[in-house]
Amino acid sequence: MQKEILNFINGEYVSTDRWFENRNPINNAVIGQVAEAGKAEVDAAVAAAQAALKGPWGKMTLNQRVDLLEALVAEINNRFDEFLEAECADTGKPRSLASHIDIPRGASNFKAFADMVKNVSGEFFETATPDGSTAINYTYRSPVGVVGVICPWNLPLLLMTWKVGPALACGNTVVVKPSEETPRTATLLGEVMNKVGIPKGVYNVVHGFGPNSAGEFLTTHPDVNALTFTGETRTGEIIMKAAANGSRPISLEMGGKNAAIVFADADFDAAIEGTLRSCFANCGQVCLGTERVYVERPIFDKFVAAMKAGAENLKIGVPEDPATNMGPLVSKEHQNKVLSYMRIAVEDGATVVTGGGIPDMPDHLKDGCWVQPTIWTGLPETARVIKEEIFGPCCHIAPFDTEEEVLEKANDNVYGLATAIWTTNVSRANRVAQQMEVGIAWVNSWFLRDLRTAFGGAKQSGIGREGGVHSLEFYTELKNICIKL
Ligand SMILES: NC(=O)c1ccc[n+]([C@@H]2O[C@H](COP(=O)([O-])OP(=O)(O)OC[C@H]3O[C@@H](n4cnc5c(N)ncnc54)[C@H](O)[C@@H]3O)[C@@H](O)[C@H]2O)c1
Ligand SMILES: O=C/C=C/C=C(\O)C(=O)O
Repeated sequence: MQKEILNFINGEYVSTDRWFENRNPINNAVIGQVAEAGKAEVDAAVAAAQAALKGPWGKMTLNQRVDLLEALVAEINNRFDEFLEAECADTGKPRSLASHIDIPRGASNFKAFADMVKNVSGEFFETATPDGSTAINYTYRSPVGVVGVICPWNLPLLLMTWKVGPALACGNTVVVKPSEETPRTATLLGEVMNKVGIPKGVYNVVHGFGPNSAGEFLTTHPDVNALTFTGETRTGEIIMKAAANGSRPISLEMGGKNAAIVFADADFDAAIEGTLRSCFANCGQVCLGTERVYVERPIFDKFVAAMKAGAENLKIGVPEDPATNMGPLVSKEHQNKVLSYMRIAVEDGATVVTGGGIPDMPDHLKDGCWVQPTIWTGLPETARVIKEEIFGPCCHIAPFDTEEEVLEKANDNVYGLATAIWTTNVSRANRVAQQMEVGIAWVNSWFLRDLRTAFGGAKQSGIGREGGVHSLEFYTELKNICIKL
C-alpha cells in the first residue's frame, strides 16, 4: 500500500513540500503521508484541466469517449482488490461492505453515465415564422468546462465517481479535492485513467483541507467553470458563496437528519432489517442514514426490543474479518463529536436502550475510533440529538399515534434529504411519501438505488439534483439552436 499519497496533475503524480498524515481509524496509526496541494498545484491542475478541454479529449466523438469510460470500468474491476484495500485503509469500513457497495459503485457510476449519454435525446420544435416559412429549433449540449469536485470521507470512491462519471461522460474535465481523511482511492484512480488512455489533464486530484488549502483554492479559482460538492451544509454554504463569484453553477449534496416511519401494518422483520441497516451501515456515516425513527404505538415496544437485539448483534471489528459488520468512525475528531452527542442525549434525559459509549476492544485496537451502536428513547422532539445531524451509529426511537402527527414531527427539521416509510398500505405509503419534505423517499426499502433517478436533498440538505438526466442538466450547457429554413 502507498506510503506517499501524491497529487495527480496533468497525468502525473506531483509531490509538494507540505505533508499531512493519513491515519487508519482502526487503531489511529499513521499509515501514510499526503502531499498537500498549495495554490501553485491547484493552479496547475486547473490549467491542465482547461488545456485538456481543447486537446484530444475535447475533440473526441461521443463514441470514443464512451469507449474510454467503458475501459475505465473494466480496469477498476481488474484492480478491484487494490481499490478495496485503499478504501478500507482510509475508512476502516468492513471489506464486506466496501466490496458490495463502494467499489462496485465506483465502477458502475462510469458505466451508468456512459450508457446515458449514448442514449439521451434532445428537444426539437418546428416553428412557424412571420414570413410564412418555418424554422427548426433543437437543443445542443456542450460540456460546462472544468468542474471542481469537492468530496466527503464517508463513501469516498462512490461519492467522487458519482460526480466524475457524469462529468466525464458529458465531455468535461475535472479537478477533484478528496476529503483530507480519505485521499487514497481518488489517487489510485489516476493510475487507471492513465492506463486506459484518458488524455492527460482530464482527471486531476489535489489534496488538502478546506480553508486556506486546496479546497478553498479550488472553489475560488476563477477558471473553474462549475462546482459540485458533497459534505456538510455549513461547508456547502461557504462554497456557494465562492461560486457566486463569476456566477458559476453549483450542485450541493449536504447534510441530513433522516426520519424512518414505521406503521403498525409494516412487514415487521423487513422494517427491522431495513432500519438496522439505515441506522448502522457504514457505522452510521451515510448521508441517507436514519437518526430518527418514528414507530406506530401498537408495535413500539416490540420494535425497540428488536432494534436493541439487532444492534447488540452487530459484530464490531476490523475490515478484513468477514464476520465484521461494523467498523470504526472515520477519525478521532469524528469519534469525539459522536461521543459528545452521546453525553448530550443522557444530559437531556434519554433512556439509553443500548450502547452509548466506546466498545471494549482488544489492546491493539484500543486507540481506534470505535463507538457502540446506540439507541435512545424518551426524548422530547426539541432534544439536540433529534434535531442535529450526528453522522454516527445512533438513533432515537419515538412512538406516534396518527399519520398527521408523524408527518408533522418527521418534517420538523431544517434538513430534508431522505426518508424510509414502512407500511403495507400502498395508499398511505404514497400519501406520506408525497408529503415528506425530502428529495428521496423509500417505501419498504432503504438505499435501493437506480442511478437513472433524481438524487438530492430538499431544504438545507442540498440544491439541485444529480442522477440520470439530472446530472446531464448540471454537467452540460444546454443551447437552443434555431435555424430558419
Ligand atoms: N447529501 C449527500 O448526498 C451527502 C452524501 C455524503 C455526505 N454528506 C454529508 O457530508 C458530511 C460528512 O462529510 P465531511 O465531514 O467530509 O464534510 P465536510 O463539509 O467537512 O467536508 C467535505 C469536503 O469539503 C472540503 N472543505 C471543507 N471546508 C472547505 C472550504 N471552506 N472550502 C472548500 N472546501 C472545503 C473538505 O476538505 C472535504 O473535502 C455530513 O454532513 C453528511 O451528511 C451528504
Ligand atoms: O452518504 C451519502 C450517500 C450517498 C449516496 C449516493 O450519492 C448514491 O447512492 O448515489
